[in-house]
Amino acid sequence: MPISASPAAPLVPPRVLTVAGSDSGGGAGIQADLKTMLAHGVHGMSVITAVTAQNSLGVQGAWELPVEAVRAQYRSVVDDIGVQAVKTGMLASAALVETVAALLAATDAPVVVDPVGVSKHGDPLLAAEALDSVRQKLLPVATVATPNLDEVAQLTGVTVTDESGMRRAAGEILGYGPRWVVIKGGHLPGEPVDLLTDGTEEHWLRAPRHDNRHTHGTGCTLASAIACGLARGQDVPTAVRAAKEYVTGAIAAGFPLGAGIGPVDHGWRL
Ligand SMILES: Nc1ncnc2c1ncn2[C@@H]1O[C@H](COP(=O)(O)OP(=O)(O)OP(=O)(O)O)[C@@H](O)[C@H]1O
Ligand SMILES: Cc1ncc(COP(=O)(O)O)c(N)n1
Repeated sequence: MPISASPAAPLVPPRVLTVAGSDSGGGAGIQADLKTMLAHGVHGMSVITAVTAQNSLGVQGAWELPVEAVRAQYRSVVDDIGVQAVKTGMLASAALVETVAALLAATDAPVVVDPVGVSKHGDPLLAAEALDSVRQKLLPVATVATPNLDEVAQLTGVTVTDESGMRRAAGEILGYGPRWVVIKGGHLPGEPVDLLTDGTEEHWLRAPRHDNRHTHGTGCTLASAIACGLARGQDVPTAVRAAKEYVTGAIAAGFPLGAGIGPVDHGWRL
């Protein structure tokens, strides 16, 4: 017999899944995603697609996992625990892009696709022959796609040098089927401006540029933070604005590690 009333049911945080590569240096990929999720008070989960040997100087090695290992991780998480949002990052190969896209086509959860192509140091993280699978299979299942300007060029052939180019690139990416796109203008000179649009609404997100070279993992961090907002039920513009504020603060607090580009500080608000 209980001697006191049963305690209130424990609060269960929203659950967010990242499908991405591991960065042994802890600055980008799965590690950045899970840290971002912790900082947003959600329960982070992972499907690892590839393992990289990586540090502040670059990527020294990369090994993709078999398709069955990726599918099995996804099923384990989704069939038991469930997800309120998914973020994808490094998918390495056409086979993995197509496997992940097929799994995500069957989910009701919002999906943030960061179409990772190369690392900050220029190391390839996606096979060139996978680009068509990203265009035809992955972008169509995205609630929000978040390409940087190099990824825009790879996917659309558009070279962006100014804000009108960002608008043109957004139209091209939306043509592949994501509901929203964030064109990240962090690589343009001047204030880092991102364009969020669904083809009807247009939101220009501006922030001060932090002259900090320790920016490893910015793209992963932005996309994961968007997924966290969506998992909490925010609409896309609200989630993207909040994510932009979070990544801006994380860049301002980025710190030196190793001899090269250090990570942003995911815990800057904690
Ligand atoms: N120096 C900076 N100061 C402030 N914000 C920045 C800076 N550099 C990039 N950003 C912002 O960080 C976010 C990520 O943009 P970025 O263009 O760096 O993505 P990315 O290239 O995909 O990142 P990564 O190189 O990690 O893959 C965007 O919101 C962008 O505007
Ligand atoms: C596993 C993995 N995923 C993504 C990135 C991109 O991040 P960055 O462009 O900051 O190197 C990375 N370097 N490694």
